[in-house]
Amino acid sequence: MIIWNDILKPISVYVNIQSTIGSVIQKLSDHKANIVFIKDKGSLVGYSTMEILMHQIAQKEDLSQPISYKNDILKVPQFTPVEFYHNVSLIIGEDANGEIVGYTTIEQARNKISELNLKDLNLLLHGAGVGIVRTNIDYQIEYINETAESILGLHRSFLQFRDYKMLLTTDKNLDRVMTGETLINVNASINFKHTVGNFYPLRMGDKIKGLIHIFFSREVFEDSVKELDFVRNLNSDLQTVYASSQEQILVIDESGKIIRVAGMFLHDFWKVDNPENIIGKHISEFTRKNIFQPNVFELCKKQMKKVTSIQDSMGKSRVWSVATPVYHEGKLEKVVVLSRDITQERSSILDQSDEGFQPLQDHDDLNINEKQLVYRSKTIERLVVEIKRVAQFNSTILLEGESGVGKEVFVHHIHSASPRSNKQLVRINCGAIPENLIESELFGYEKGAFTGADKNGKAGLFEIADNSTLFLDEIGELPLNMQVKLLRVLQEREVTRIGGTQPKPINVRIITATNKDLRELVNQGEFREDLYYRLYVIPFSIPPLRERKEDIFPLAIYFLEQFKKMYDIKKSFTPEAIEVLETYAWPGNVRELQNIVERLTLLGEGEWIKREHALKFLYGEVQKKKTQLMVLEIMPLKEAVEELETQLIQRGMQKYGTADKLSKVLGVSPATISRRMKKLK
Ligand SMILES: Nc1ncnc2c1ncn2[C@@H]1O[C@H](COP(=O)(O)OP(=O)(O)OP(=O)(O)O)[C@@H](O)[C@H]1O
Repeated sequence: MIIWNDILKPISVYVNIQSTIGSVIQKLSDHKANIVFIKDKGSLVGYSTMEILMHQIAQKEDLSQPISYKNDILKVPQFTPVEFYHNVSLIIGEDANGEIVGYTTIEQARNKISELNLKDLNLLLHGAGVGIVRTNIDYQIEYINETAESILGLHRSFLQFRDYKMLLTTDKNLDRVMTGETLINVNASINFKHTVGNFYPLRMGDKIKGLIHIFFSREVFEDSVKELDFVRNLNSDLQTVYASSQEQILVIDESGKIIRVAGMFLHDFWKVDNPENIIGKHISEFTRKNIFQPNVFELCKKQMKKVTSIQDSMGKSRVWSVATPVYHEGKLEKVVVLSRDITQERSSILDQSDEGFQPLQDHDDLNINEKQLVYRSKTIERLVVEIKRVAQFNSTILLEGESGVGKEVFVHHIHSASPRSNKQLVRINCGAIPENLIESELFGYEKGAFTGADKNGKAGLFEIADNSTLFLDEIGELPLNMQVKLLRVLQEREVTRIGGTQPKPINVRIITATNKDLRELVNQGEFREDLYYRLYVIPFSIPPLRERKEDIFPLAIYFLEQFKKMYDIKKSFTPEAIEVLETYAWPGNVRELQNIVERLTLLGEGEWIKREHALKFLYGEVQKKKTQLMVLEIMPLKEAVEELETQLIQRGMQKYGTADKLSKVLGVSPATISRRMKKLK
């Protein structure tokens, strides 16, 4: 607030009411003043100015005549706020005792106030890079702020009182401003500096007293516009991404209020039709109705870290959610919850890009027949892309990877994505078939080829797989003599049945898989090098589960959904249980995970699979086994390991009865068990 005292000036010249014009003019010029105050009997009665006196002389050229004066004066207390009054040209300020302390003309007061306001504005805009120039009605620069100086590259002392209209180059007519128009977004330049800004008329009362130019440097302005454009584009890109997202993105502020929803809106979950019905509401409104359970927002807030959970809505709709806390300057600002619907699909975490794959035709003895490929990791995503590409060709593929990583699942995908998918994929496990049967299995035999042979003869798997894909699993287990025969078939692309003489041309795509280091087997002389190179045409290595931990969660959910359906059971993971699964090393890979989830589904108490259950199943049993299985003397490590493995398998067989069941518990393939059993016998 501006008070009169801020703008009052001291009175320098007083004269008596009887003074002549000549003496007053002399006095004014002595004091270099323009205004004189008139007193009568000691009291102030009016004022006169050089202009008034000149006017008086022009009427009558007599310097001895008494001066004429004006009395449109208002006396105001010096510390009261500035206000303007009609019919008053001059203000006299008085102190508390009624003594005169100064004066101001109304015009000076208005100028001063506009200057003070501009200074305030300048302070306000300081740092915002806004230049301000004010001129009077003749375009003379009266005020210029520091930013304007720096934008224009000219010092205030140079600019002050110069003709702004002359200095500026612009295609707009500034005279329009002096008639009351505002000019917006005007390009103008001075001193080769380009600006963009607005011109406003400077109004005082009902008169226009000049103009105000408020501007930016065009360079900076254009950069900001570009930046703005960038942000705008980014925003629209993000909106598109959100809109096409398969996930719902929920932003909850630290108090629990839902502030934003983007992506796919899960209306079945919220039991409302559109996001507007949940925005602005407190999350507890929903949890009270058993929607959004468990409350991942609260869990995330409490644990101060990312929380993953399957959430229920009134026991019907189900989503899996990841809640991530967002901190600002060390304080929780909001929680972002990404959710996906898993109510309908067995698992909506399944490979979404899989449309190209056909339904699978061959099943083996696994509980779960469909060979869905579940993943979330970038590693597998890339692998899937490559695999789809090579699936189109007939080239031989070798899949390497530890036991249980999912090599067979990949084989099914390759076959399904290949032009051969309309025919059945044929599979043989080279490690599970007794040596003497492999040859007839692979190549078939003619009638009467050997005792016990089918009297009609039998087609081998190569013949059955004609125009299709033959999957040779555990290729590292193929006996050496069979390796030679396989090599010949691969080279000549024809098979001759045992006991037959007529070779048959075959068109088979070969895919092999191994959990052994084939190169090492070649070095040890257990695998033929020539066959190795025949098979090692397009190799893919499937990484172990511990190297792609992002896949653990979707796989666990996928298996849980499968087993729940299979056993008609209600079960959910708590976030803590998932965490335990995610931190385990999974030596038996996906197969082990599948087995553990089955056991957790069937054996844990209650509806929730809790952390304790997961810990017990993953670590507790191992501890127990450790105390029970033992070697009684010091022996070479390899032998000790074999001894323990033998004990384990023996005990396992006593408990589970079949190699198939035991393989699931031990997290190895049934072939591994069969092999060990053979050896034991
Ligand atoms: N990405 C996956 N998505 C869904 N299920 C999977 C995945 N990977 C593996 N599985 C399942 O895990 C189990 C083991 O996989 P699979 O038999 O393909 O492994 P493998 O690498 O061929 O093992 P082995 O070398 O012992 O033969 C199977 O039941 C399979 O369906």
